[in-house]
Amino acid sequence: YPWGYDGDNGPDQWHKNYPIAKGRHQSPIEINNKEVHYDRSLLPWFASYDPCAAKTILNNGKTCRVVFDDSFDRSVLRGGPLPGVYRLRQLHFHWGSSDDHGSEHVVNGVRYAGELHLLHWNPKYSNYLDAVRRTDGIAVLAIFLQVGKTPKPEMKRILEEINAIKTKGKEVPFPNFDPSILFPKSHDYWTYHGSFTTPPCEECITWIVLREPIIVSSDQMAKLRSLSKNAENEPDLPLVDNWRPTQPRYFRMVSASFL
Ligand SMILES: NS(=O)(=O)c1ccc(CCNC(=O)Nc2ccc(Cl)cc2)cc1
Ligand SMILES: [Zn+2]
Repeated sequence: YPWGYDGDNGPDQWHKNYPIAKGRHQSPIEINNKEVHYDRSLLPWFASYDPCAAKTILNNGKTCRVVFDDSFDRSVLRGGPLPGVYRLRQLHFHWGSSDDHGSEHVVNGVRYAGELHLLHWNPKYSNYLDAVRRTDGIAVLAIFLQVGKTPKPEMKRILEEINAIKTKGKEVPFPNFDPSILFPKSHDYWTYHGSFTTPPCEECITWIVLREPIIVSSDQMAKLRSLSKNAENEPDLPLVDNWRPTQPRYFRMVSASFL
């Protein structure tokens, strides 16, 4: 079923084809200091990524995604709230139509210009699709993109490829890339149980949301906004505002790894 971010197939309509979109553990959510619980038993998280696991970068009409070889424990995330290692499968972005919005999670009312998601799955399950059906199947590391004057040079590598994947369906090789070079200094994080922020909206995700954003330039955000959601031979539709509004938290606890 075609779903999107605007008009009659936007986020408010997703539940018609994906009823779980109205579930009790949906993402993203508002993270408010007043409702967060500091959990001193939370461990630090660690990423050990193999740069040779990076395969391609593509425009799927919904986001810009980099995919990794996840056929064995090659690039993994461990620690934090996770019971074991989780395999890196892909990373992608969400962004707005201008610098003042675009993130999916919102922190004390603050919207960032964008949000980077690194998706990992639990190899105790036979494959990714099996993991998607389990509450402890998936872990997403979320990093906010904040517009500033001194952008992170490491973002350049991804944004240089944007011209090659301008339209939906375009995919090009993206070898030798270790996404941990994009990480901010601090590993402080919030964690809670939630869902995919796009259909199928499965409630299988342990979210690890980093407190410290990475700095990107306004030009770099404009580069992301230069992507199109249409295929090559179709009228140009800018790929912007591919973020889901925040969902009710209901009775979920958001834990913080920091005081
Ligand atoms: N914004 S986010 O991080 O919450 C998020 C991450 C990943 C997805 C994609 C979920 N869907 C998916 O991966 N489908 C799939 C994959 C392979 C096969 Cl073989 C069949 C189906 C959606 C949202
Ligand atoms: Zn995402």
